[in-house]
Amino acid sequence: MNLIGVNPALPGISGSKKLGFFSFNGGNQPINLKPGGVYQIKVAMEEKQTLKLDVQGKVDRFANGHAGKNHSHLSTIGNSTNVKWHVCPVEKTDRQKLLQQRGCVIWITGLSGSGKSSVACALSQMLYQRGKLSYILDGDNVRHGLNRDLSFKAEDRVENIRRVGEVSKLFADSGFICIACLISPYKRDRAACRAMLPTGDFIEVFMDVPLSVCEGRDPKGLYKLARAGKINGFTGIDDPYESPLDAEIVLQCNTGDCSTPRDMAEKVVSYLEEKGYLQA
Ligand SMILES: Nc1ncnc2c1ncn2[C@@H]1O[C@H](COP(=O)(O)OS(=O)(=O)O)[C@@H](OP(=O)(O)O)[C@H]1O
Ligand SMILES: Nc1ncnc2c1ncn2[C@@H]1O[C@H](COP(=O)(O)OP(=O)(O)O)[C@@H](O)[C@H]1O
Repeated sequence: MNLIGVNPALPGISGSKKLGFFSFNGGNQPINLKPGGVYQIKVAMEEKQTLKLDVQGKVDRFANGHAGKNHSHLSTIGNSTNVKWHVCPVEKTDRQKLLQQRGCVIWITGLSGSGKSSVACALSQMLYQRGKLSYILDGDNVRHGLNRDLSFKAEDRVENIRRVGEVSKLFADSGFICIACLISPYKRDRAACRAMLPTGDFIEVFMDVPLSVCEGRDPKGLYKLARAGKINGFTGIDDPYESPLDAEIVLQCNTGDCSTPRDMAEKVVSYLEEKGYLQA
């Protein structure tokens, strides 16, 4: 049975309400849902979902649109036991339609001083001017709050990237264009963040700027301190940076004479446009 335009109170039935009548199409004939029934319903914003009622007429599960998530059973996820995914009928596609864009993650990686924050900022400005919502997760800034407990030793960098990857995933799911700019020096961690997102939605941008150029800029004086042995484990000096080989976008600057952050951001905007991220 196809119910078109099920009443807006639909979210209210998920969880507890017993079998009842659901008016649809703005007050047309009510439909009697039967215990044990499985119904194709159209919820807000034309999203189709499957509504299954248990034998008592309680909502057993909603399906569709949440591939890989188990809606009906308790699960163990990491150290969290007995957790259950809670589904809300307003989904990513609905938010994307509101925003007229597609949620994704622009992951900008590169050495300290390579221009990550500058490109992130220029990109965010350009998107804003086009009426597109983005949000920047800058490594430096996130370490002022969420990740203030983390240092720069290898295992903390891994956790830093994992957390930012997870937060980026939430932003993308919200429909935002999330711009994450972190050194993210290890390939494996970047690959893990990529794997958190649907294919295509993780767009890696490599700031391909040699150490000599970054060190020449040294806006915070950190390379100088690292060379003087006053900072240990500084990326590029005595800590590794693993360049990506498969980044979607490479922004190169081999000499001190680079194109501007704005020109670089323009390339990212073109990519987003070409791949359809700037429309719903
Ligand atoms: N040891 C060491 N190595 C590298 N960077 C250091 C270090 N100590 C402090 N900083 C400052 O921290 C900024 C990098 O933070 P991230 O969170 O992006 O780093 S990482 O992704 O966890 O490697 C980085 O900022 P950016 O210059 O914007 O990259 C540095 O200013
Ligand atoms: N394309 C560029 N050309 C020249 N200088 C740049 C460029 N991008 C950034 N810079 C300068 O390099 C320094 C580091 O830039 P920043 O964006 O903070 O890099 P990161 O976030 O990778 O550390 C800053 O002083 C910035 O003004």
